Amino acid sequence: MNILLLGYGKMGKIIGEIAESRGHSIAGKINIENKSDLDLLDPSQIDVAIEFSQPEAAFENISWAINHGVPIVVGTTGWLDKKKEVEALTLEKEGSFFYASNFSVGVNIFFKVNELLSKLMNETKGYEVSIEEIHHTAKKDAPSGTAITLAEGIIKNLSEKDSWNLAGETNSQENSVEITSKRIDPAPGTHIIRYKSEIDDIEISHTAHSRQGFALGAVLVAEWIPSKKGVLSMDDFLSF
Ligand SMILES: NC(=O)C1=CN([C@@H]2O[C@H](COP(=O)(O)OP(=O)(O)OC[C@H]3O[C@@H](n4cnc5c(N)ncnc54)[C@H](OP(=O)(O)O)[C@@H]3O)[C@@H](O)[C@H]2O)C=CC1
Ligand SMILES: O=C(O)C1=N[C@H](C(=O)O)C[C@H](O)C1
Repeated sequence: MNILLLGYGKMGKIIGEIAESRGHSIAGKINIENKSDLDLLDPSQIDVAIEFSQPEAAFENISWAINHGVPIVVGTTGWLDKKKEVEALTLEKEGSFFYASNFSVGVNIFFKVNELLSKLMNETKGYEVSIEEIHHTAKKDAPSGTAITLAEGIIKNLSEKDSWNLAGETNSQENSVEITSKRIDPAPGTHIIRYKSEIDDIEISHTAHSRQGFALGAVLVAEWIPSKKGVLSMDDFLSF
């Protein structure tokens, strides 16, 4: 396949290496300084675009791909206020758009464990839930996209919670899941869910040891998406 990399930073580089090792070609490596190179590309020669850039850049890159009929796999976090607009454009143009806050298989298993645990905790009184996420200091957004997905999984199942808030912000309320974001190098990504009570604590966590799992997941989805249409997610891709 011919793969366009929108964003060629820490993730883009690993994705490019994995894609080439799996026999794919890289149609372009787009960063902020060579953004205008997009105009030189022939979209009909691109099988799929993989977008790992920055929160402020994602919407424009995704729109470019959908408007040019290029299926797009998006890992960038921190731009979700525009997701509804992207979904509407995808449907209007009959395009293919895939977003995941986390492409690693381990985290996607962790998402399912989180949902199961929150269902059990909904039947139990006396515990207060919270989320902690730890990432490297170059991360631009907080909380992490993964922490937001985890919070959504809890809100879906725990009847006493209907929102989330970042620790230290003023909108903290009893019905809100508090997320603490820590920035410590070189953490590739750690997420911890805690249920605390006077009697005991229950804790589940996922720790990424490198960016390899995120990057491989994005390439596997890119290999899968060209034959698919619409707004797609890990639930469509994974069989669990
Ligand atoms: N979903 C998942 O599984 C994962 C998601 N992520 C997310 O992916 C994103 C990227 O992470 P990471 O690679 O670590 O970040 P980096 O900062 O290392 O890389 C981002 C790159 O995007 C480039 N960029 C900036 N503006 C544009 C633009 N308009 N078009 C194209 N590229 C642009 C930057 O270029 P320049 O340096 O020139 O400014 C930089 O090279 C983040 O949002 C992160 O949260 C990360 C890991 C896993
Ligand atoms: O910025 C990162 O590095 C990561 N971002 C994603 C997120 O915001 O959840 C996924 C992963 O944790 C690494």
